[in-house]
Amino acid sequence: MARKFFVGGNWKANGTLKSNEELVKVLNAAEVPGTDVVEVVVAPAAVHIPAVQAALRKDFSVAAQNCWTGKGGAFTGELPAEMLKDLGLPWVILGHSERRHILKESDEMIADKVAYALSQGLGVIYCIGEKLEEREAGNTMAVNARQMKALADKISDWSKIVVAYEPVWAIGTGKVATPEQAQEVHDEVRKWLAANVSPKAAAATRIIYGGSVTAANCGDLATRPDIDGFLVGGASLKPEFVDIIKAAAKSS
Ligand SMILES: O=C(CO)COP(=O)(O)O
Repeated sequence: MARKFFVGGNWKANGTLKSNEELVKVLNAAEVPGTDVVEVVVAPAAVHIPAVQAALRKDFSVAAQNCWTGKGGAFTGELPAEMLKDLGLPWVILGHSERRHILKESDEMIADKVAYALSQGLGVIYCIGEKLEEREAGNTMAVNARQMKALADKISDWSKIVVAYEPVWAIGTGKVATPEQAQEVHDEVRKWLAANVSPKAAAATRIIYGGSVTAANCGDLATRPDIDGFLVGGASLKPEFVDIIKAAAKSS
């Protein structure tokens, strides 16, 4: 089954109104493959979402970087999915390693967030990934499977999920997974989906790679059969993000 290439730019807690305006100008002027070939999503900081939404070309979409576990109310500082829906956002990133490890979000809390976001009609970029010590201890797939299971325990419809495999040791470190390392985990995650959700979900779910993706290393990664796109941090703040979008043309 053909899976449309997906390229996300996670801007994290970066940017100003001015720098975002400059970046959006670059994106708007870029010649990239059409929406039949690649889906492009950028995730600015929450306060910048409306400005980016207004300025960004309409064939790219905007995502949030987080949302709350349930309905809004007395939850100071939180961002309920209804508000994202109200802005017309199609996507939210959940389970990012910075939220798992710095903000100490548990597997269960993240799964609750995903389930609620789906109930509000949002699509979810669900991030998983092992830490260096977990990889070195031979627990790579055990950790990724545990994070997949936490979600599978709470949702049944995977049609609006994109799984982002982001090994923690590769995020912001300049240490990208080799195409072989990434392909191996993507293949195992797909097999996990086939065995634990359904062969249909396994064939249709996009599994994208994140962690020190650049214009220089994305081409080879994109040729691997189970790598369906990228979630890009640092390089998504630079004009080279355009070259990463163009890697869609190399996807097999
Ligand atoms: O965390 C990431 C995307 O969500 C990856 O970040 P870097 O591309 O900066 O390593």
